[in-house]
Amino acid sequence: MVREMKEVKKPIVILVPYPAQGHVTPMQNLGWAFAAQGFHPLIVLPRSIHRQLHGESSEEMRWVGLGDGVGQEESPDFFAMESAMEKSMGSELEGLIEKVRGEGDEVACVVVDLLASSAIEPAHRRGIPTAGFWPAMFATYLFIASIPLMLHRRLLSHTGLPQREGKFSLHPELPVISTEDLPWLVGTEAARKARFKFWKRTLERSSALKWLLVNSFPDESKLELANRKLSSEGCPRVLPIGPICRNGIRRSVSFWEEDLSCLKWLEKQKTKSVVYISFGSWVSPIGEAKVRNLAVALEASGRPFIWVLRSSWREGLPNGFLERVEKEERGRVVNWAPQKQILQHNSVACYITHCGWNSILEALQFEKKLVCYPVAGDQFVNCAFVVEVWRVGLKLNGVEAKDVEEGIARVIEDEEMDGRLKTLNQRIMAGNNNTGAFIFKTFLKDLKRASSTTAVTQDATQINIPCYSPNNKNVL
Ligand SMILES: O=c1ccn([C@@H]2O[C@H](COP(=O)(O)OP(=O)(O)O[C@H]3O[C@H](CO)[C@@H](O)[C@H](O)[C@H]3O)[C@@H](O)[C@H]2O)c(=O)[nH]1
Repeated sequence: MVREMKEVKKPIVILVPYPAQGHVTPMQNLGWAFAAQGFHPLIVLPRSIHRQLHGESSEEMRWVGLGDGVGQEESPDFFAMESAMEKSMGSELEGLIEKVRGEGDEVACVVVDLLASSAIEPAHRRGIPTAGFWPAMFATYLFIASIPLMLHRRLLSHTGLPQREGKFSLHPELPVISTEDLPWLVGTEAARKARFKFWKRTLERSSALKWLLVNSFPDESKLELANRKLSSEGCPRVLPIGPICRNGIRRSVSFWEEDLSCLKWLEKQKTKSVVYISFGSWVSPIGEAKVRNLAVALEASGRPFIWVLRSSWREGLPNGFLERVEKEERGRVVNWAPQKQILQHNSVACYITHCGWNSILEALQFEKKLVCYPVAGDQFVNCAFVVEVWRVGLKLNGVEAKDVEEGIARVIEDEEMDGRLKTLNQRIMAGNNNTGAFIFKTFLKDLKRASSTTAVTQDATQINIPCYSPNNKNVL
């Protein structure tokens, strides 16, 4: 008699990124890391965002749109999207989990970007092991996680506004930043207060998590000691599994179509001659005057360039700029670029960046020096690491044409910076030093155990962090 073999299906991991490119890209990379370990990643996005994506679901990685109540014509800002997700995520995610189970599949884990924290509770309600994901730098998480401490020390008002002006550091291993550079201080006073409230709620919710996977390298700095001192019961274990961009170049799903024509142009340029400029996907336009200055500086520098400049940012360009650039073959101005391929190219000399964390990791991966112009959120802390801790770039103090021109020249000519960049690249990206991948595998072992027991293994590479609780009065 032939016994019928039961089909063994791969366990499914549901990944919930915040719906912005700088969050979707690292979540996608995390999805590939799960796929390599025998899981089926399924990435969910609000439907209004899902329908805009360029790229496709594949057998290996599926993308699903969940109802969000946002109309075809609307383009919600941060707060509108947050509110849409708060309203719909719970029931939509639970519905998806039930559907997957109804098809006979097992959901092994839900991974929730902390900026999409409304997904934590529904996943727990369905009894699924749930991990948090921090797509950015660990140090920036520490600034968020230290909110209770900053409140306790009266560094902040209860609405999150700094009570003193000036520079400060949370710990000797963290760079000094200005109180104005705290990650929630973006936009108007009302927006700052609303973001602060958002982060407090995020911290409250994340204290229910067992793990927090962080897209940072384990030895980003010696912060571990600081964290041990700050640890408290009931907080997620921080697992620095990054950088997860290092698994080669895969065509990633993106919010805009890449303009590949600039790669052909790049081929014709001299080694280490091109300046690449991009301000990522999520910052508001920097203003017409600054765009104009950047354009003047680029023309005056005489260097070839690729500039990612969406049409909504082009208002400030000097008369005839785009035509001159094209006619003289001086460079390319594109809506959206194949950034990793550009940074990988040996014609590129340096990268003028807003200091989004993914962009920094990609620059470190391909050894490109940085000219930093942070604009909002975590970018000031990221910039401080680039400039003061790793010393692989410099910060522009302004975007007057002279500042930019000098900044580019100084970075390109600084050979010591090249040496430091090489060493840093070896330390965090080299294949034989893949601590992040090792920690990820440790997490998977814990995940297996979590199905049968609630205990989480203690491990030398785990980092304890402070978590939000009104009673947590640990001080630095
Ligand atoms: O023309 C472009 C421009 C960007 N990218 C990619 O888009 C991503 C951009 O990510 P990031 O550099 O992190 O910038 P944002 O999209 O602005 O990211 C948001 O999310 C990050 C992670 O939380 C934060 O560090 C940033 O401050 C925040 O603005 C990177 O992978 C780039 O390779 C392209 O592929 N083509």
